[in-house]
Amino acid sequence: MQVRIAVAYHSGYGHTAKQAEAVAAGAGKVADTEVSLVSVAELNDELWATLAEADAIVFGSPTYMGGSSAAFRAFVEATSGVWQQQQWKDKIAAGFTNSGSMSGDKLHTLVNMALVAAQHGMIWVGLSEFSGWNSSTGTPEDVNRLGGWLGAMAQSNVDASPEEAPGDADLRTAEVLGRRVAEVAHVHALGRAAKPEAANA
Ligand SMILES: Cc1cc2nc3c(=O)[nH]c(=O)nc-3n(C[C@H](O)[C@H](O)[C@H](O)COP(=O)(O)O)c2cc1C
Repeated sequence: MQVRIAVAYHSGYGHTAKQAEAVAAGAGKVADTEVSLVSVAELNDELWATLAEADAIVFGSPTYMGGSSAAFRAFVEATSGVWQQQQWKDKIAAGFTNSGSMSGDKLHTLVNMALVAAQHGMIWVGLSEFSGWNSSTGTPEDVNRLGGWLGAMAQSNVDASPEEAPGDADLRTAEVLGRRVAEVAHVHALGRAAKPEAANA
């Protein structure tokens, strides 16, 4: 069974775009998975059609001033039409964010994404990796080095180019999230096919 994953992201300066590419790469590693990487900077018909067809949507935004970027927020507000039609109900959802500081209040951005997904009746998938870099044997190269579970977190030094940051560990963390979303989307699609009455409950 073919499953479609859409990675819907905004990136002001290109760093979160690298994280989005890593999420898409991870999802693409799961067999029978079609992945679309879509910027929400432009709210056009093609974007809405891609998201309508997706089995799972992974939301991505940089953290700006303790929350998502204004462009991502504009996209979120524009989903109220989709919400009215309940178009995204029962789709799988997940999220990722990137910011300059180690914490940088990234969690708030992810919490808001999860809340938006809940409003849409979507099914949120977090990260299942243990947190890395939190013991004497841990290193900054560990997957999930920033220790978040609601979604994938990444950190980019504010004077680093998108070629330099986010670093490899955070990109691998993003890849793990993409892969997990695709795997869950497959399980969900198979379950719906086997028990269609449950899908309409
Ligand atoms: C307007 C603005 C607000 C920012 N606010 C935060 C913040 O709250 N926390 C933080 O850690 N970094 C903050 N940063 C740094 C960005 O999150 C960081 O540079 C990130 O890599 C930008 O991602 P992008 O290249 O995808 O836009 C901010 C940057 C800008 C431009």
